Amino acid sequence: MKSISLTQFLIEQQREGRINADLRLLIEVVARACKRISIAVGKGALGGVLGSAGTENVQGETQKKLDVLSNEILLEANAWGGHLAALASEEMDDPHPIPDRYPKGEYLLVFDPLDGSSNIDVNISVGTIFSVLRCPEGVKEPDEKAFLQPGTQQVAAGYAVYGSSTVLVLTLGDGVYQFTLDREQGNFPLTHAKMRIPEDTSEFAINMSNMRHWEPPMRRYIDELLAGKTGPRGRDFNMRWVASMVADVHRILTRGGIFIYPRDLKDPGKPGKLRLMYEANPMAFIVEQAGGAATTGRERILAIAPAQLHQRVPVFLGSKNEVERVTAYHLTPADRADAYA
Ligand SMILES: O=P(O)(O)OC[C@H]1O[C@](O)(COP(=O)(O)O)[C@@H](O)[C@@H]1O
Ligand SMILES: [Mg+2]
Ligand SMILES: [Mg+2]
Repeated sequence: MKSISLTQFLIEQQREGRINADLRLLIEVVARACKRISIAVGKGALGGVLGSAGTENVQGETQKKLDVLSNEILLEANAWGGHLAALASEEMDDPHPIPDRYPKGEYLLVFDPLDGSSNIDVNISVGTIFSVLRCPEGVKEPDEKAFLQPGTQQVAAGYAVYGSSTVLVLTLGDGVYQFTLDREQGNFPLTHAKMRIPEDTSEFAINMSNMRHWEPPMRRYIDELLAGKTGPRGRDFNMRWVASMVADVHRILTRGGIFIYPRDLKDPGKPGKLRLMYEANPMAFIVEQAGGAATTGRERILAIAPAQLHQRVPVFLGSKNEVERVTAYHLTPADRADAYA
């Protein structure tokens, strides 16, 4: 593979007419912000970034110092470039307009600044997830409504994983590309082009401690995987759960697998744990672009018309044949509640 940097890759994409100058700048700015977050994560206890910030976000979750810092880094980096109309973040109650003193652009940026917060203090991979939408035509001051577009409208999505190496994975709607941070040079060379998720897998990722709260189709699916060679699937399955969605999805993009955070009855008010706009949509776009599938167990994630910025959804994504199987279990009437009563 030709070794080009993220900057060169984006220039090529612009020359070929896939993106305009503003979208190129937007991705460059997000990548620079991710580099800064990566440096902060890498300092760990020496950088004073571990621990709680002593505040809560709109969803009632305790914010870590790194959640707050990452949010600030992304806001500050993107505010003045002229490429955005507004931003929205998992860590902010409402959309953040671009201040009047700065020029405005046509894009909306949505992000989960620090994904995997529970792993920050224990030195396990965390990341950043982002999604780019167009500001609806004629909207001068974008409010929440401007952001409520189905995932099919995303013009770009990506994530960074701050792990043993820092990687940036990106789709512009024409395949999935991975760039790896060269810490000496400070740039992101392209390391994987047109990534593909194998259609079949023997590896699943789920938080098993919630099993008693699952719906019957979910329990049937996981029971069958756990039965391994002795069950209807006729082969053994392996389990992995990092508890940072970025890291779990990155493993699946690299070697296949299925990631599930289903609807559960622990808190009937919540239809799932993961956020549609900040987590499910960008990851679903990436996974579909790599030949995988992404559903809520009942419908395609990217087809959902969002009702709220901070909406939660169940997530099933990864190797196509497994996602289709577990989705079919949810859609088969015989497998509903009474099948497990
Ligand atoms: O604590 P659990 O149930 O294992 O949940 C882990 C999931 O929660 C998340 O951490 C939520 O993300 P945030 O850290 O951005 O809140 C996902 O990354 C991960 O898949
Ligand atoms: Mg998250
Ligand atoms: Mg987060």
